Amino acid sequence: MASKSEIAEEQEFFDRADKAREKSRAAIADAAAAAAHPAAATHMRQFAKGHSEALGSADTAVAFGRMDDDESRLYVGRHVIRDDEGEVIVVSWQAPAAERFYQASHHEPHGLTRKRTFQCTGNLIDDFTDIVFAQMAGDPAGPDAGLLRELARGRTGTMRDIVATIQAAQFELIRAPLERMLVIEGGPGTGKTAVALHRVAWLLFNHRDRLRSTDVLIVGPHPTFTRYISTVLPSLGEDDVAQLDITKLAPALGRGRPEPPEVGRLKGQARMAGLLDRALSARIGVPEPAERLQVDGRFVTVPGAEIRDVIDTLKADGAPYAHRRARLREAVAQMVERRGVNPAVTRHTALENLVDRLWPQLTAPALLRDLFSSRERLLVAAGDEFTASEILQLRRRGADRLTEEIWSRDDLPLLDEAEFLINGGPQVRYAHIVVDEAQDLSPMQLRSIARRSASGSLTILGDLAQSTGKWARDSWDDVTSHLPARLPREVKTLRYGYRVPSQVYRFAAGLLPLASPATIPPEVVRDGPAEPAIFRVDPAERAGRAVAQAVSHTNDGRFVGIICPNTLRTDVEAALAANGVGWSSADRGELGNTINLISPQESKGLEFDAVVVIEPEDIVAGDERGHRLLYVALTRPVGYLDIVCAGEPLPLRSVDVKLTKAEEAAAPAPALDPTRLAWLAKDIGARLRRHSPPEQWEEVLREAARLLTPPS
Ligand SMILES: Nc1ncnc2c1ncn2[C@@H]1O[C@H](COP(=O)(O)OP(=O)(O)OP(=O)(O)O)[C@@H](O)[C@H]1O
Repeated sequence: MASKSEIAEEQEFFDRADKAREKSRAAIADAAAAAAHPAAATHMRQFAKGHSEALGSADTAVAFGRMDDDESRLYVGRHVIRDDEGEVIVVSWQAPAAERFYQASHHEPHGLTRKRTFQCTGNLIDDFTDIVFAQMAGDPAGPDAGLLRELARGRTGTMRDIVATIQAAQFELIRAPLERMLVIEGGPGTGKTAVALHRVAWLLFNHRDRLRSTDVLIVGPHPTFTRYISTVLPSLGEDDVAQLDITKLAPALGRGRPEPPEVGRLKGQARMAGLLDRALSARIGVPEPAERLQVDGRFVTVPGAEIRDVIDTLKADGAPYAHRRARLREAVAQMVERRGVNPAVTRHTALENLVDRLWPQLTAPALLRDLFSSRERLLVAAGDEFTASEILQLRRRGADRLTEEIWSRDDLPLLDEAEFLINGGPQVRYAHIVVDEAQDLSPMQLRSIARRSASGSLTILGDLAQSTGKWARDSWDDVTSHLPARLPREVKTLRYGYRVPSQVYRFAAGLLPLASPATIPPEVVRDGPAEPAIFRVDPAERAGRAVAQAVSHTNDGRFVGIICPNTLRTDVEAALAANGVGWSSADRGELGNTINLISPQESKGLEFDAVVVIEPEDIVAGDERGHRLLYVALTRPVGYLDIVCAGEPLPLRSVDVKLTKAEEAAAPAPALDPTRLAWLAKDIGARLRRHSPPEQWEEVLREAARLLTPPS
């Protein structure tokens, strides 16, 4: 704890900076009020609003950090503040002048002697923590006290910004060049989402000449997640960035159709794009040898061959279907006009009917409904790229009216693809797109994202060890190959785990050999308050015990998630009701301040102070990569993990590793590529440095080698 006199000295600066900030705000407001005429006043008011927002809210601290070198000290805040002379007294965290605040480490202090991080209530300093580089130069250190204090704060239903405690490795990714397809991978809670959101704010600040907030899109896996992260960018002064869950990239139509997993998997494949394209082409008709039109009481005959020539040319053209249709109508109208008929024929029903027969007007839902409900259409569109049984899987009865059709989640990217083929678009394209939990997206979903990218500048976030569902991945190539390859691609790994306490992570990591053997676990930066608690109960008591655990956590003021497999959801809802416990359904996009009930799938990306995981065996059974799904569920706690189960708390029977024991012994060890080798060596080195003095290294390594050698 800093001394009272030190805090008072810093508070003096904070008060002075606050006065300067409010003076600037008043000056901006005065300028707006002084505008000569109404139009100028409106313009000035908007200008003043923007500039006042850029100063930050009056009740936030003017700064969160200070950095000192041998000659000067500089305060770092969310927004720049100038004094009466126009001198900068607080630099914005995004400005180049603030870079050293994030880059400095004991290993490489970047010329700094001290880095100070403030804890404030409003603009009042409660305390500060210091890292003094000069005293410890060259000595590797663990996470700083300011970071640990921040990580220990209770969570709520909304994510917080981390601007005061961004770590050096995270900062490098935040400021990575815009012209990249940057893949950020890392274990649960390594800060991928936090880094990407700060990267957006940083890019907007540093590329403001060519990147506006409306040019950026953030795509999340589900609505609860989007809501959970939605306050971070506004808190960094960016209100206009589009944040959508992946299902919002398709037209707003009736949703909720259940889909068997094998059909969903088929519909997600990239070859579905070819199927839709061929289905659309197959709707284009063949003219009669002579097409007769009755226009204003006169018959006109146009030779079919003449129309066919136009159709053949248009068929080979890559323009959207509807645009080509308009060109056909235009061409046929000219043919009729050339035969002496009034030019107004372009709007005539006879012409409209002919064009509609040859090149029907279509919408995306109509194309899909007509295709899926007709075996003949499916056969034609399938060509030789789909088997008979796949065609059967795609076939379904359409609703009598198009407006009554209910679409599945897997139909959505197909509707988007169809919309693209028919009308072109999408209308809005983005200069930068962030894709979170990208490891689970189907090729068709990735195509939807690719279509919205104006330049190929993307930040892709994910963790292959958390990849589950129909599109569970083992390589980033399977994801990035469906995205635009216009810019250089880089895969960067975040190594330190900030969310999950060591006791909880050690438990969850027991799943990794089954869930994702190639994964190098993150290095967890802190211990938690308790070991995971395991409650083995009879099935009949399971739901009640889970609710009791959740209630006891809320009584201690914790933000709680109950992660429950679908098989037990009804039981848990009944137990909540029977005990009169209020709760929020995170699966419906709600995250309440107390108890949240959520499926393992939808818990991705979220976190809670305390998590109650119900029946791990059922969670494992609920997904083809069930061990990964359980790994996701177990890594949601910031503090406490309770497991309530009748079966195994950590099911380690293999369902997705097919090797038998004998094959396992015979299987060659996976090849170590040089990057992985270097990474492993660095990782072991870092752990060794942190936990033991150099004179013990040899002994530790000898003991480690002994432990790793299988008994002969
Ligand atoms: N530098 C930091 N300072 C303070 N908090 C941090 C920092 N980095 C990460 N955190 C916190 O750690 C938690 C996990 O971060 P985040 O959700 O971004 O991780 P993630 O890698 O996206 O996790 P997951 O893979 O589970 O989705 C969040 O509460 C985040 O605010």
